[in-house]
Amino acid sequence: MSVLLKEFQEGILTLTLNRPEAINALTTEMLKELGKVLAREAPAPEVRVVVLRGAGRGFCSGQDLREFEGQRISYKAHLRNYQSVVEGMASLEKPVMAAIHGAAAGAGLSLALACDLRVAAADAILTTGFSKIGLIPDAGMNYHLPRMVGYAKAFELEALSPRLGAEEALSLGLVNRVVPTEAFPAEVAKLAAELAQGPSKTYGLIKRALRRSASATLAEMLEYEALLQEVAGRTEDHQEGVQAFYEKRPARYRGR
Ligand SMILES: CC(C)(COP(=O)(O)OP(=O)(O)OC[C@H]1O[C@@H](n2cnc3c(N)ncnc32)[C@H](O)[C@@H]1OP(=O)(O)O)[C@@H](O)C(=O)NCCC(=O)NCCSC(=O)/C=C1/CC=CC=CO1
Repeated sequence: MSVLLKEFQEGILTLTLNRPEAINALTTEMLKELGKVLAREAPAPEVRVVVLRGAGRGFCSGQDLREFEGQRISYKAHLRNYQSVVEGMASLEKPVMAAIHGAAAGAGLSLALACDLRVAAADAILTTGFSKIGLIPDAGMNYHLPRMVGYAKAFELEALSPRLGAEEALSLGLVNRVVPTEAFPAEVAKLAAELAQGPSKTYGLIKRALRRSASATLAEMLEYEALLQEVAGRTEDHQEGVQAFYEKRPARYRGR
């Protein structure tokens, strides 16, 4: 059985981390596969949204601690394993959504934070976890977390590694919504379908703009927004959106 399952249906590419016996702990093979799919399959125009989830009873327990047991952490191998995945998600010009149930720990949480949206089941437990084993957070956590919760909270979450329940994660803005565990698969499917039927090019441009804002001045953003708006204005979906408004009907976006 593959360590990464792929399913494509109606514009939604669902990627399932599949090592349930270890709460989907990340191995080199799994990260390589995930990086490859993000680079080669996810950019296809028929893919309108990517959903990342875990098999079994949790989302992901982070790096598989048994894989490198007794070995020193290698800077090169580490970068190779995580860079293509985290950058792949950030640069993909379409929404990437994490569907979190059960535990999201260590680099598992880093991957969830690198997504554009997070939906959590009521049973979700989020923890940075790294400091509990004497490591610093990685896989982009030091980039994403302080931008979501501010320096002081990020320091607390990284240094003390508390286990956050879904509601607490929601109140901190770490997840976008919490849904009852029984309704979780249906709610994830519903949100994914909504995104898959949206103006995909526009979503990609929104993502570009928000990502750029992390390191830009207001003047630079005004210029960048104007540039991206020109691109958005040339999409078929923009024309359709305006037409639908005039005709007082729901827009039928085609992601073009
Ligand atoms: C909070 C947990 C994720 C879930 O707790 P719980 O539901 O009680 O489940 P457990 O009984 O603890 O686990 C079930 C089985 O899964 C195995 N397992 C869990 N996590 C890992 C893991 N990360 N690697 C390997 N195996 C794992 C666990 O041993 C159980 O198996 P057995 O029944 O056979 O014993 C909790 O499991 C937990 O806290 N896990 C560890 C979290 C963690 O420390 N993650 C790694 C952080 S470091 C990281 O992510 C990144 C790097 C990057 C670079 C280099 C080196 C390391 O880390």
